[in-house]
Amino acid sequence: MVKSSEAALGAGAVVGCLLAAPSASSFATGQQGAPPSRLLEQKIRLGPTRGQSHAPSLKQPPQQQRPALLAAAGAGAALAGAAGGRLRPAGAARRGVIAARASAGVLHAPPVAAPLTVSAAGEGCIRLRHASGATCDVSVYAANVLSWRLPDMGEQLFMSSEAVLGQPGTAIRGGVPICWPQFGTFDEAATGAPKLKHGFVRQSNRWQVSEVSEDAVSLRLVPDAEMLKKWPSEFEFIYTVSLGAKSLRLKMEVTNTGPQPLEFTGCLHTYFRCEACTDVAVEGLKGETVDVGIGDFFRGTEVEDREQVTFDGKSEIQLLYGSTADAIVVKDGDRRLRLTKMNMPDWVLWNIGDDNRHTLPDLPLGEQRKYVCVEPGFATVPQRVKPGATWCAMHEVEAL
Ligand SMILES: O=P(O)(O)OC[C@H]1O[C@@H](O)[C@H](O)[C@@H](O)[C@@H]1O
Repeated sequence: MVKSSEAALGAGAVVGCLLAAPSASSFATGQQGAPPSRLLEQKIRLGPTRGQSHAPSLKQPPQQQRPALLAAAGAGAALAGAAGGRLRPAGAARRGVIAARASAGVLHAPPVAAPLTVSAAGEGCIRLRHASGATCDVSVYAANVLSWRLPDMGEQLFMSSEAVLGQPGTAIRGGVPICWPQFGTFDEAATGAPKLKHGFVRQSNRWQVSEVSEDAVSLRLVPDAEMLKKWPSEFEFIYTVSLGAKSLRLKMEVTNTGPQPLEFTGCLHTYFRCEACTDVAVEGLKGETVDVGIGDFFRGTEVEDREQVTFDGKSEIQLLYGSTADAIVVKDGDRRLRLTKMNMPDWVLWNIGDDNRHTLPDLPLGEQRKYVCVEPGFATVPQRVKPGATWCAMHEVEAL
């Protein structure tokens, strides 16, 4: 019997986010993108409307517009601009979709030059900017973070050069896909799971922009009839991406708007860019309970005994650590990323490896070594939300 974590203190309760977040203090010191409460004065309300199929575009003075993102007609073109800094005409799109053609794992976003204002919010992509020069691109389709660039360290996220962006029903191979309301093939872990690998929000075109400022954006998803067929649960999902000087914060808030308890599993499936996955090590997992190889449920029969967990590049690495501590460090040469999570019990490590790369048609040969996925998850303990209550979880990546 799997225990569920109950996020229900009564109608309207917000669980988790009211607790001190790992970097809550960095907001006060100006190190971090403004939290939504501080966005109130700066924000541009775009007024999400149920049934509206596209995020509305922001009207900006021409000098602030970034042609590669804003002049593009349609989500796919804007997405291509975000991911690769290049646009392809509609005729060049495969199956009406534009594949990002970034070179192996490195995204070529345009240089940061524009004034510090809301700098890009087209139909398909939002570009966030921080005064430090950091940028982040967020696809409205799937609410997928596509790119996170730091002035001194460059691109931090991996995007497959064969990723398909903006095609409903297709998940994006890279950035930060949101796996929800089901983790992997955990078909039975939560009551009423949709039995869809990694859920459906990572491949939905129903997300809408609800708030945006220069360094933060909130996207909102409510189910349409099609989603309700897959998973008959009423909910409102707000996903907020905030950019700091050296950090990226991701917050999920799910409100149960239906009459029945809501139960789900999931994760934020972050792909980190690297030159060679064999050079990457993850610290902070020693002593944690782990499944080596991820199945349909958590067995939790082994204990991690390594100080540094590594990726051999050849074999697929699939590790699910259950009910863990909240901070780990990803090391890649001199680069250090500190990952923290709140109200998510698990960490997941994944790299497809040479042996199984062929099973991923959207990952070209060689690129399997250019990423590691290190993911905060809520798989081993399904999350439970009472009617009217809100579940909240947060993840932050900070460059050290
Ligand atoms: O190919 P997908 O559906 O995006 O999933 C990616 C990977 O996600 C990982 O979390 C799973 O452990 C792998 O089994 C899976 O292959």
